[in-house]
Amino acid sequence: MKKKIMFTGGGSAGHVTVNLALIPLFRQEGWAVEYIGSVNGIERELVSPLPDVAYFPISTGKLRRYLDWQNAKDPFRIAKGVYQAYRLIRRRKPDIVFSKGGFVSVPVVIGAWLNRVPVIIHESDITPGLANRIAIPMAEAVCTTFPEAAAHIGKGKGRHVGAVIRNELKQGSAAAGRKLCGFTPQRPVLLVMGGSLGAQSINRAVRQALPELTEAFQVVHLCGKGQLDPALTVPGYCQFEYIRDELPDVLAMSDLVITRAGSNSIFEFLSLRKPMLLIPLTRQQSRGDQILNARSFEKAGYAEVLEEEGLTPQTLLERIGVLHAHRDAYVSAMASGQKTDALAEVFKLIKETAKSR
Ligand SMILES: CC(=O)N[C@H]1[C@@H](OP(=O)(O)OP(=O)(O)OC[C@H]2O[C@@H](n3ccc(=O)[nH]c3=O)[C@H](O)[C@@H]2O)O[C@H](CO)[C@@H](O)[C@@H]1O
Repeated sequence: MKKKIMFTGGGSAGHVTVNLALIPLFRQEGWAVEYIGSVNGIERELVSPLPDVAYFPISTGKLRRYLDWQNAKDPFRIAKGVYQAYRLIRRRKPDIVFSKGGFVSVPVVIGAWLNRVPVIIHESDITPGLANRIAIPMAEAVCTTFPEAAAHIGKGKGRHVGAVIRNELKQGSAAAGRKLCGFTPQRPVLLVMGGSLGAQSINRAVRQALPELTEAFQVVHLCGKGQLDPALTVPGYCQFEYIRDELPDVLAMSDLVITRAGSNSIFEFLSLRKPMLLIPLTRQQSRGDQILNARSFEKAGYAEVLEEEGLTPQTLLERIGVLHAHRDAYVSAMASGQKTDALAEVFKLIKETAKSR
């Protein structure tokens, strides 16, 4: 009988991206691949187009850390999600569940645990998010990107594997990227990526600094859904809401990056040796995980950090100037840096865990 894996994870692209890297490997080895996600989340948009991956939507509630009237309905939504996930897993009988976190994953992990299906979790940040904190006691193992994360996992379940990067990101063509944006090979390219959900404050500062930025760089800006500024038609400036298939080419042509400090993005930039100016989400916007990610990369010499509170067009230009002037030093720190090739290791661990059950 065909082996079967069920993936879960969602809410933001960062909670889907590791799954997208692993899915083709399981398909190639003839496994049946299924996905449990939310009804409307980005995971459905990213996973549904994949051939031969059945998508099962379940009810979810957001696990909020702040007071909101929606809180009142969420326990019922989550309870419904647990019931749906439990029944789905009982009926679909996967050999293993792989969870990348995000709030949709909690009912799925509970459903797997109730059905005695083994669960492997992946945690991209230094400190686990709320969903993974709830799920960890029910998991067999927790793969971590950062070595520092093991201390937050406990009970010997943590496995530091490094970052899981999808293979196609390494196969871009700089010439194709330049063609897409109408850029020339003569001038350096600055990529601005405000996290999968965009970043209004970064978009504003970059656009205000554009006259100076475009003197030194060609700028490609991934600004997030609904954030395009169609009136802004500056030579050497190219904007997209979000790209998927073109991302490898855009990465290949880019020399420097301005970005939030979401773990998946920054490890992708590290693996491709792109020096970064990191503008992490604040403690209020996220849970402080991006500040920890950013400081760790700054310490390792991969990045400059500019905190949101200090972000102005002027500070942005100053830091980009520093990054540009010392680009070679950042690139060589990255060359001797952290593990970014965990894909094969995680693939192997999942297969072994499924086999030994
Ligand atoms: C607001 C929030 O909670 N953010 C969290 C979320 O970030 P977020 O969802 O922003 O995630 P990441 O930066 O980790 O990953 C974004 C992913 O989207 C891809 N991408 C992005 C733009 C684009 O145009 N095309 C594209 O494909 C990137 O290549 C990357 O693989 O998950 C991360 C990993 O747990 C956390 O570190 C972040 O704190």
